[in-house]
Amino acid sequence: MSVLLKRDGLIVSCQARADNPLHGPSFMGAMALAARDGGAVGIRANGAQDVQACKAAGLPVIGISKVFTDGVPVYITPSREAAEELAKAGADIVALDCTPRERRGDAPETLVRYIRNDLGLEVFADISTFDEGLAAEQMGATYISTTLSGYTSYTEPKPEGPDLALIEALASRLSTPIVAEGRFNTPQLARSALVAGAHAVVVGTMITNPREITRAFAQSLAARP
Ligand SMILES: CC(=O)N[C@H](C=O)[C@@H](O)[C@H](O)[C@H](O)COP(=O)(O)O
Repeated sequence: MSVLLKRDGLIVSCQARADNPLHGPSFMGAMALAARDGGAVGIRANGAQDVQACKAAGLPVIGISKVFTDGVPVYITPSREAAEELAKAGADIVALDCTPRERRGDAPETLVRYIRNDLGLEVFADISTFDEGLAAEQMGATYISTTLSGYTSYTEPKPEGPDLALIEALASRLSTPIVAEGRFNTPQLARSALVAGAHAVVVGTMITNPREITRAFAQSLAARP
């Protein structure tokens, strides 16, 4: 089956929250251009404005819509309305939380069907465990991504490194392309995701968040005995 995200490709997540000095579509659009020039094959972006800005790079864009609600754990594209806005902004692929956790919005199977059949877009399922990946395949997701490993109550505490064991388990037993995402903080780790069977790798913080990259350097210097 042919899919938009190229095999062995790097996808760069261009996201900056409201408290980040780089927040906003002009900065995220520029990040997408830089990622394209560096060799990325896709972009992940949050919210309609950033999705629209990132489209200028001419790469497939995975759109997400983070909707935070007090006391509700699910925040990545929780409803049909959120998915529809991303489609209108030009997203080629819509990512959503595919965990069975409590949500305000639509059930993941409803959303997967809606994105594929009504919006006519590819579906990127963010999951945290093997069973969630299996369920996402049965729902008809186009890609299954390890985005939420370490970020659900039952996979916490978040380990230092990425979840290569989950990628290997999913890739060896499912037929849906598996995307590696979450804490791929070096080129070597990204490559090890492909060796574990990933179709492609998403990198965010270590490419597009200078504040966190600076923090890592500053903390390392401050730790000198
Ligand atoms: C858990 C969650 O909400 N992850 C988010 C999903 O869109 C982003 O904040 C991450 O930056 C992205 O997954 C890439 O991961 P990393 O920044 O570790 O390369």
